[in-house]
This record gives sequence, C-alpha cells and structure tokens, in this order.
Amino acid sequence: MSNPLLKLENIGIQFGGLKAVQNVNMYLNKGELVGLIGPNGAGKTTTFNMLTGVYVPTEGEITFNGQSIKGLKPYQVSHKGISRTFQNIRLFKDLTVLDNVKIANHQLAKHSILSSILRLPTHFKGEATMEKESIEFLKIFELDVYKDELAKNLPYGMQRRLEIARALAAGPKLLLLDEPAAGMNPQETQELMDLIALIRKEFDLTILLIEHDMSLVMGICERIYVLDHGQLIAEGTSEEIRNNPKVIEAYLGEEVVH
Ligand SMILES: Nc1ncnc2c1ncn2[C@@H]1O[C@H](COP(=O)(O)OP(=O)(O)OP(=O)(O)O)[C@@H](O)[C@H]1O
Repeated sequence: MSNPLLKLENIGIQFGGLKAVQNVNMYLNKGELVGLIGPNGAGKTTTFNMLTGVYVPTEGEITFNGQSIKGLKPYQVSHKGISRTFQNIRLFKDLTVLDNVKIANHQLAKHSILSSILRLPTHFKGEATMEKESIEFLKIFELDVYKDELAKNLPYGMQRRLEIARALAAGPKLLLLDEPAAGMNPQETQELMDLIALIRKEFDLTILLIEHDMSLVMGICERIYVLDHGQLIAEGTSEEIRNNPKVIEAYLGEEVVH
C-alpha cells in the first residue's frame, strides 16, 4: 500500500474539561477529494486548526508527506504545502483582488528579499512573473474582470472564490476548504462544485472539504468522514454514509441528509 499524503493518528485535543476531538484517525491519499462532515460543534474546524498549526493536538500524531507536522507554526505548515480557507472569509478587504492573490503567491517567488529591496533586475523579473501568474489564477476563478476592485466590494460569492484562489496561489499540495459554499445560492454552489473539481485536476491537488451542504459533499467527494461530538462515527462513500444509521441519528433534528 502506498503511503498516504496526510495521516492523522489518534489525534485529540482538550479545552479545559472539554474533549473537542478525540481518537481521530484519518488518511488522505494523494489526489483524493475527501469530505469531513458532522453536526454543529462536532469538531470539524478544530481538526482543521490542528492540521494547520493553529492548535497543537494534546494527543496523537499528524504526518504529511511522511514527516511529522505536529507542533509546527501555521506559516511552517503552509511552507510544507498545506493551505486553507476559513469559514468566515479572511481576505485583505482593503486591497485589490489582484493584490490579495499576489501576496499569497509571494511565498513562492524565486527572487530574494534583498533583490526586492535593492530593486535589482531579478526583482522586476520576479514581480512581472508573479503578476502574470496571479492574473492566470484569477482567470481560472473567473475573477480577472475584478482584478482592480477592492476585495470588500466583490459580491459575496466572488469573495468566497477569491478565498480559494488566495489559498491556491500559495502553491499547496493539500487544500483544506472550510465550508466553501456557506451562504451561497444553489446556482453558485453548483458552479463552486465544478470549480473545485477543475482545480483539483488542474493543480494536481489533494483536497479535504468541510461542508454543511450535503449535496455538495455527496456530489463531489470520493470518501467522507463523519464526526460527531469530537469522534469519528463513520467513514465511507456517499452511498455508505447516506445509509449509515449512526450518521442519520447524528443528524436528526439538524438537517436532512439527501
Ligand atoms: N479555542 C477553544 N476553546 C474552547 N472550546 C473550543 C475552542 N475551539 C473549539 N472549541 C469547542 O470545540 C467544539 C468543536 O468546535 P468546532 O468549531 O471544531 O466544531 P465544528 O464541527 O467546526 O462546528 P460548526 O459546524 O458549527 O462550525 C465546540 O464545542 C467548540 O465550542
């Protein structure tokens, strides 16, 4: 069996007396698109926070590309090749759409800080390449027409798209999407599903997706993990998850699993 790109072994975290996540085992193979679902407060975002260095798990191990990433700071995790989006959009609202992407892309820039400060020719080459690349990114997301708009002036659905573009511009191997369709209408959600499928192929990505919109998760994910009260209660294909009695019970009184 080939080694998974990401492996979570018995990870857990406690806040005071609350075990927010416990004994969670998950893996993602390279190229997979996997869903992470569960009712409110199940521990989904906390799991993302542990994966990205925002929280250090109090138990267990996380390996990425065969190396432990547990205890790394968020910027170090990002340098290893893991990017994320947030449930509540976190853009540089007073910067342009293009600058939001350029900042993320900067992480990959080949020129040195020194050449930037001294404005050596390599700097200009770097800037020009970065700008070109950033516009290419924006085209994929159909955001190029908005490139000079301030991020805060974009329609809501476009801000969500820009969040994903920004995360992708950092050049990740693994992309973590936290409720990317939150607040979107069905038409926007459908377009987003197509976009996620496209970027996975185009950028050779592995994706872990938290989502409340069941049609989105069931429609595009190959496998799904279900968390409830901090513990994994199920893992399987859409079909298996849809018919799993534990999952149906966990969602009782919440939302309908279509
Ligand atoms: N920093 C923290 N301090 C204390 N408790 C926390 C902290 N972060 C998360 N929690 C708690 O951990 C539990 C899991 O929260 P989490 O946000 O991960 O759930 P979720 O599955 O993402 O929910 P939702 O779908 O509502 O976003 C909740 O009870 C939450 O209150």
